[in-house]
Amino acid sequence: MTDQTLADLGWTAHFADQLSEDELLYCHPVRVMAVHRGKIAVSGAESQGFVSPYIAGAQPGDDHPTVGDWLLVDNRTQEATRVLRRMNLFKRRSPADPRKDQMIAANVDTVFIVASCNQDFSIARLERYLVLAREVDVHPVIVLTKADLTETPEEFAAAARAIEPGLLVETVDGRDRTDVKRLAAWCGSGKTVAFLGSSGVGKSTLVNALRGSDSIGTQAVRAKDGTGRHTTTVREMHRLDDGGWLLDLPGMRELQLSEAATGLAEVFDDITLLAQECRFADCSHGVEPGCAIQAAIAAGSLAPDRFDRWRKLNAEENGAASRLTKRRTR
Ligand SMILES: Nc1nc2c(ncn2[C@@H]2O[C@H](COP(=O)(O)OP(=O)(O)OP(=O)(O)O)[C@@H](O)[C@H]2O)c(=O)[nH]1
Ligand SMILES: [Zn+2]
Repeated sequence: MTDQTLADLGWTAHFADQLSEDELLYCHPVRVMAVHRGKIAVSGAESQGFVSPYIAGAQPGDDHPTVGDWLLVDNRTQEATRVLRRMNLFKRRSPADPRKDQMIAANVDTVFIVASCNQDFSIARLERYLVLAREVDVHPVIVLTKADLTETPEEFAAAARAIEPGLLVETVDGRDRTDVKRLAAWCGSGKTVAFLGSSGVGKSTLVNALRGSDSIGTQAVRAKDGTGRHTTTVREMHRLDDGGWLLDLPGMRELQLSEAATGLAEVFDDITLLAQECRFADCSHGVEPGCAIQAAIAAGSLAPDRFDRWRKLNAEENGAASRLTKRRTR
């Protein structure tokens, strides 16, 4: 087989550049297609099968594999030797132990942030998801579904585009496969995508339009499983019709803005910049003299509702951060 197969799986220079000369000789890269209890399904250029999630010699702080990861596997022992440095990682607070993070998915090229063109449409909600995307450092594309239910889908699109300069926004009828083809550019060979969005906005509908009846990767892996039944899969990659890969983000719906300060500063960079101009470094942007934010609102260059939304998200982020500090010092 050729390098093309690795490229199909999402292999890029970002990963290739991490291999030492020894590793080039004695190891081969594989991508984590699914994480099962006690074993990991992987695909590589010449292989498809399972490896153990336990990496010999790994230190407590080391990365352990999650779905979407690239692993190096020793050609002789067929055991994973390390996790390659990720492009990005979706994680959340573990529901079982809030002091721990739970890894959800790694190495996502594009996250589709889905909202619908109806009364559920909310700029505040889009901003929350955008903050998360910026924090994780994954490229966001806004997908506005149910365009068929409104006379004015362009008004929804314009409102979304106004959040950030250059933000990509597509409007679709998610049930129409030709319409959904507008997302094909992000779903081609070697590309990995994920979806974020509230319940009922049409994520499953979009996913079904982008996927064939079953995932090729999963079928191959299951065939090797030998048991003939579907094993309980925690997380897996699904093949898209256009050649790319879909990663589920279960548990990301109830998104918490913990430690998302970077993402917040990026999505609201206009406010971040203004705050640096305030006379007092600890300005609360209320009634203090010399507040650049209040001045911008008075001058009409900053919308007061945008400021309100930033303030709410900021309070949430600070609250989460201080709860975490308390927990750590206890
Ligand atoms: N008219 C119209 N209906 C849509 C569109 N997209 C989804 N729907 C309908 O909206 C409902 C919810 O769609 P889902 O795809 O289940 O939404 P979801 O985001 O996956 O919801 P959860 O599974 O709860 O997270 C279904 O009845 C869909 O048929 C669309 O573009 N136009
Ligand atoms: Zn201020």
